[in-house]
Amino acid sequence: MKKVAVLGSTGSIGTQTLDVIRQHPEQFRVSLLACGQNIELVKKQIAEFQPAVVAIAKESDLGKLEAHLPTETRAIAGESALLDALAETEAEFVMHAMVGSQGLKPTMAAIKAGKTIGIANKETLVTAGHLVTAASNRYGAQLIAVDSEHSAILQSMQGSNRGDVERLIITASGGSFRDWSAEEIQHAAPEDALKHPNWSMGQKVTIDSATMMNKGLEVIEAHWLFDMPYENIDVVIHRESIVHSLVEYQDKSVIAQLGTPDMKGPIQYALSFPDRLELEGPERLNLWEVGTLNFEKIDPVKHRCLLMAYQAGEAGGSAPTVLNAANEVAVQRFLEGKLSFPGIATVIENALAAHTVAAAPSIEEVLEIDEETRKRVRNGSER
Ligand SMILES: NC(=O)C1=CN([C@@H]2O[C@H](COP(=O)(O)OP(=O)(O)OC[C@H]3O[C@@H](n4cnc5c(N)ncnc54)[C@H](OP(=O)(O)O)[C@@H]3O)[C@@H](O)[C@H]2O)C=CC1
Ligand SMILES: CC(=O)[C@@H](O)[C@H](O)COP(=O)(O)O
Ligand SMILES: [Mn+2]
Repeated sequence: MKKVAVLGSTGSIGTQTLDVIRQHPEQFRVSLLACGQNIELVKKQIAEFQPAVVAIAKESDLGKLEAHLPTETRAIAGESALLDALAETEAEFVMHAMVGSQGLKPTMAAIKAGKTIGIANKETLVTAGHLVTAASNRYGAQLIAVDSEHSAILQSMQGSNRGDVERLIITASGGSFRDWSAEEIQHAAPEDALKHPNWSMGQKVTIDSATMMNKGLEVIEAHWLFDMPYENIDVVIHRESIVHSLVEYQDKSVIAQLGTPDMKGPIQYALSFPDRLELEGPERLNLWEVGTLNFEKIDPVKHRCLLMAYQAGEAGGSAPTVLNAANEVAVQRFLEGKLSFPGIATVIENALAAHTVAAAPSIEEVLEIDEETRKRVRNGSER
């Protein structure tokens, strides 16, 4: 029986993680649930999974939970209580499905406690990949990819020597605006951007898909997870989201992982890694129904967020921290109707241009640069 902590239990990945756990009561038990502000949903999750600890973001919400706690469940609130709970929890596996670089401290706490971490929270690896990988080596904590592309890469590497890998090829759907003209995109509204062609996901990652920053974050995520130089990581547009990514070996053989677009597959693979279990939910892949799989080149003008991410990744140090923080605030401003869709890329470009890169920032420096960037971008004049 694997004991599991689910961070971000009320979100898209969090709820699907619980869907998977529900299918395998003999294999997994929930020890800790952590969420932000969706108290109504977490109440139902507590009743069903009876975790030892439930962690919520705000102390003022604790009162809403009290009457609904089973005797074996302790409720806590705030970031430092969550970090303490991660240090103490009996859970050996942490599914990290919080959104944004606010996930960094919980990642570090789970690493220091020697947990195995299913890392959906890609912003952690973008903002401080050098610190996260160094700490996971030091404390013997394993990071297992959950992001569909990185899960595909991990699956395509099984049974092969890492040293034989030549190139990673990450697929991108192209996002909500892949068939829109530059003129149409100028006036794109949040509700348009939130209509992803293939995946049902949280708001932030859906907007990132539309700007292609999601793919940029994923290139940096792949660099850290698989210790691969940026020049050996390619991105290809693949409209169907059936081929989830590919690995090329030195003998030019290419191994890919395919499936219908459903995150329950990668979530379960991370939970049961390296074993496989039966899974209900995703449609079986029928290639004769799919018919054709398309692959296209990246467009450097339309996909400028992706190019900025490559540049920030290559620059290293604090550049990806700035890229990520500027992106998070720009996406929020766009969702609030305070920034145009093309304005997201402009905001990030300006934030990177204004920043002098620190070569190997400490965790304190990363957090400070993240905060400074957020302040600058929140008060920015870009529209
Ligand atoms: N959704 C997907 O299919 C995929 C997502 N990812 C990545 O996974 C991560 C999660 O994405 P997704 O599930 O879509 O996001 P959602 O927005 O759906 O969920 C985010 C979760 O984080 C929780 N949260 C927010 N603030 C806090 C806090 N202070 N403390 C604890 N929990 C908090 C939210 O709680 P609440 O709602 O209660 O406020 C919610 O449970 C992201 O990094 C994303 O890029 C990667 C691949 C696919
Ligand atoms: C499901 C998942 O992993 C998302 O990160 C997905 O990659 C989004 O799709 P695109 O970024 O390819 O549009
Ligand atoms: Mn992905």
